[in-house]
Amino acid sequence: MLTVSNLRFAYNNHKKFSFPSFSCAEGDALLILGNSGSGKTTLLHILALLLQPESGSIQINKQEFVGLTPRETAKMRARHLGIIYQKSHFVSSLTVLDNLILANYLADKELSKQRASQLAESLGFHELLEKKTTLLSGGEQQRVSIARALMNNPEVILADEPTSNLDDENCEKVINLLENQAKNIGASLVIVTHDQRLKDKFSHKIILS
Ligand SMILES: Nc1ncnc2c1ncn2[C@@H]1O[C@H](COP(=O)(O)OP(=O)(O)OP(=O)(O)O)[C@@H](O)[C@H]1O
Repeated sequence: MLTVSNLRFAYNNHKKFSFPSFSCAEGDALLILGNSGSGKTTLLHILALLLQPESGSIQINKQEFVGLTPRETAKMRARHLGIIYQKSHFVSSLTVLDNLILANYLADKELSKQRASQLAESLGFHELLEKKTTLLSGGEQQRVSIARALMNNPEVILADEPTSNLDDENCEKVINLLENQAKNIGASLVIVTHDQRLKDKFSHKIILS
């Protein structure tokens, strides 16, 4: 269970945010909507422990994630969060398989080729495992990003605008993939977006203003 309360953040004296409190249960999905500039990416970066809030709390299964040291923060991020960025970031000198296994390494977990292979199978890119990531199409990169986010069976999956560059058919596919995979591992799925197509697909949502 992800529980977020009273988060406040400021880039400077003129740009301050006070975010609504919310929670998201295991296997549940939450949509965070809002106009451009409303602070969606800022909130996602706070949840991803990339920005430190001035105050407030982020708890996963009652464990507090705000106020840790940088070292603890990096470890917690790698172990408990799966992050799907809007633009994929891979180590270009490594194969798809090694990029997936790297997620295990960064979380100090046992390296599991088997988990990588199983995810590649269920996300439909098994034939790409030995390829370099630079050779992948945008859609393929996105599926590999989803797989990488799932490698450590995280409690929380954070996705930043996962459908903004996709046509309707692929939008539907990616959302179904994300929802099914999150349910399979019992993760809370948080999607930040301004994609109005997703509005009616999710009952649990918050709107930033
Ligand atoms: N590093 C920064 N320093 C100062 N202001 C910033 C910084 N990053 C973002 N902002 C401002 O904070 C506000 C929220 O930005 P953010 O990127 O979180 O919005 P968003 O809702 O994700 O927008 P979009 O949908 O356009 O991506 C914007 O007004 C932006 O200009």
